[in-house]
Amino acid sequence: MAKIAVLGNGSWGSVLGSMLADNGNDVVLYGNIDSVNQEINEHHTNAHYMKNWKLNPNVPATGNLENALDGAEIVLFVLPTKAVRIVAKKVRKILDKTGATPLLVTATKGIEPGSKKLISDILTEEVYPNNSERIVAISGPSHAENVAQKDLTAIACASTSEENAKRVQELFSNNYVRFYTNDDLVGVEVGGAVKNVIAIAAGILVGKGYGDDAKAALMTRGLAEITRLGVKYFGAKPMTFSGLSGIGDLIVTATSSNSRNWRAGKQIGEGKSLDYVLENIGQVVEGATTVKAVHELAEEKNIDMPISEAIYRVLYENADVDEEIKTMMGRNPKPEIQL
Ligand SMILES: NC(=O)C1=CN([C@@H]2O[C@H](COP(=O)(O)OP(=O)(O)OC[C@H]3O[C@@H](n4cnc5c(N)ncnc54)[C@H](OP(=O)(O)O)[C@@H]3O)[C@@H](O)[C@H]2O)C=CC1
Ligand SMILES: O=C(CO)COP(=O)(O)O
Repeated sequence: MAKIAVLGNGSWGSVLGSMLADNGNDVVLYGNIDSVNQEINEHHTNAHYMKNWKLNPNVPATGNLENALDGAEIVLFVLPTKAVRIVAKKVRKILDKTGATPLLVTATKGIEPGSKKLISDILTEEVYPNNSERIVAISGPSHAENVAQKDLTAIACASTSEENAKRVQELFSNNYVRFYTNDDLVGVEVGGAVKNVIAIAAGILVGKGYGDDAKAALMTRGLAEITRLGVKYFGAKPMTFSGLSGIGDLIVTATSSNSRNWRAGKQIGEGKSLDYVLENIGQVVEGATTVKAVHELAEEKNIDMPISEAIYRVLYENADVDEEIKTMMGRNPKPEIQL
């Protein structure tokens, strides 16, 4: 058992925090919206993010980061990518005062545009320079809505330190969520981040009325380009993409209406604007941000990522979906397996 600070009280932070308390840990949730913290403390609900669900009543919520970190052995980041660096800087300042060295776990799935950094790189840079062993990433096919209902779920926990991955595996596993350790930290993170872009594409196809063949083709070719980016730029192991954070997470996110990325794509396929869709969903749609980083990387490093590039053009350059599909299907013929 451990004292765990969960940073981010949206859907996944609330559900993970509640699950960790169910597991017998001493959990506190940190969030930046006072009304959400108050609702959690008074009613054990978080209605905007998780409808018809109650948290474990032993999970308090606070807007005070210093209080949340007090005595924490594990700090779990479940923030949107755009907030991770901001909050990590604050965490570092607090740890400088207390001298504590908690394990940092990230459940955030994204790549930061501009820096093109993975979340573990941001945490290493901001909190533990030169010591990425203190970072563990958890990633796999897991929707907050399913875990809240205690549906059966499997997730990878990855670290360059086997000992730290095992510590997280031991604390986080229970009889409905099974964690598997993995030593390919960057591979696990790339899979979790870039599948969100492919999930937007999968939603667009449904919004446009395409069927199962199109979905299967997209997911398979999507995985090929995720693997290419992971292996060529981040130095990931190819096998990782056959695992929970690769094909596993791609399957759930590209086929489930629980996925915000898939739902965003579907609405775009139906002709809605990106601004309307993001406003309407009211929760983080990570693929819409990560695609910017993927576009920068594909261009700068000359990595062939036709689906992600098409999604970038549709979201940010007003490209027409039908034209993009036509162009993609008309590209030069090529072999299936190509790094
Ligand atoms: N939901 C899920 O099923 C899963 C989500 N994830 C990943 O977890 C991460 C979080 O997702 P999720 O919980 O779903 O997101 P939500 O949109 O449900 O919640 C995110 C929360 O973080 C808050 N936030 C934003 N900026 C800050 C900040 N600077 N400090 C503190 N809190 C902040 C948001 O507030 P505000 O609304 O004001 O911005 C919101 O309350 C994402 O990377 C996602 O990909 C991974 C697996 C499953
Ligand atoms: O990562 C997820 C499931 O594993 C959550 O996906 P969405 O962010 O698309 O809802």
